[in-house]
Amino acid sequence: MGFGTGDPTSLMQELLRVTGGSAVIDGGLATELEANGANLNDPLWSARCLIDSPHLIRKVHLDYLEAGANIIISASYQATIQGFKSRGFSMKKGYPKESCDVNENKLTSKQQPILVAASIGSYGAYLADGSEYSGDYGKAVTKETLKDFHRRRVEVLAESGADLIAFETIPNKIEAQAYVELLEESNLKIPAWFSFNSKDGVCTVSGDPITECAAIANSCDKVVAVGINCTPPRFIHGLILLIRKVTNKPILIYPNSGETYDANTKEWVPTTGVSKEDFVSYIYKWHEAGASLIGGCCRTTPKTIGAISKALSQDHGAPQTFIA
Ligand SMILES: C[S+](C)CC[C@H](N)C(=O)O
Ligand SMILES: N[C@@H](CCS)C(=O)O
Ligand SMILES: [Zn+2]
Repeated sequence: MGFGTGDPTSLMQELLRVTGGSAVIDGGLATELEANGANLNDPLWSARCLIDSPHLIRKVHLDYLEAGANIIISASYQATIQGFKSRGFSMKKGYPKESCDVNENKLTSKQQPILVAASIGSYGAYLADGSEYSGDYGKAVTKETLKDFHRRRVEVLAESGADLIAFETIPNKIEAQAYVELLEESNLKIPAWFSFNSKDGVCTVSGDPITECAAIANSCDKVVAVGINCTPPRFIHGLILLIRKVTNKPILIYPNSGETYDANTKEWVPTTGVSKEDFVSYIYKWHEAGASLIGGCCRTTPKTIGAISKALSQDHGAPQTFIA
């Protein structure tokens, strides 16, 4: 968006050059939509708002931009062709009535570099049963199943005007491999990031070592950043160090609040949350360990992102590597 060489593979380096070495990702979208009144008790989860409340999506994106985000992630996490077809939508082309032109608002005057990342949630997210927190799809789901599931959706989002694809909350190695093969086999004009989730600080939620998963992402030239999202903050530091062993690509992290999601009730168990202050106190350590793109996932808010933005703007310690 107004910067860069035009070479998709250098997009993240260009952003980091312009921002001085670290950039801010937005915070939880779905949970902030809920905080603004959306009902996400729905198989489409946050993608339901694309149908019935696009004005809330616009509001939350703008709240994160105002808080200092350099990268905003679209509401397409659980927007799948299969999911929308089951709601009676057809493949006929159409566009939402509301659009969100960031050039119209006051952010332009702040010269805040902004990228739009088109979210792709996992097959487990589509199942809407919390499977993206287990990564256990059963033997019947093969790599080819996953490629067939995601193929057209990736193409559509790559043509949407977004700057990059955000493969998010990737729970296992097989889905990472499927994404890499889709990227290698297609001729997409935009790059991608890969972001895994973990519940032990060593492996993805399925039990696949994070080093093996990150190495798969690293093997693909179209991947411009690798990291972790929707994972409790206490695991993030160790995960950054493990990922750094297998890649020199920029590392991204956007942890959740540390609370636990109950897939049956679609509610968060609030007892173990990390306060805004606790979360933000980790940021210097994460940046020093090598993370250059930092934000928040579920149950983080524009306040969290404002605090991250402030912390990074005051932190002059460079991460170990990132700018070629
Ligand atoms: C990252 S989890 C909180 C996503 C929600 C899940 N796919 C669901 O539909 O309940
Ligand atoms: N970008 C998504 C990730 C869910 S894990 C969201 O913030 O709702
Ligand atoms: Zn999340």
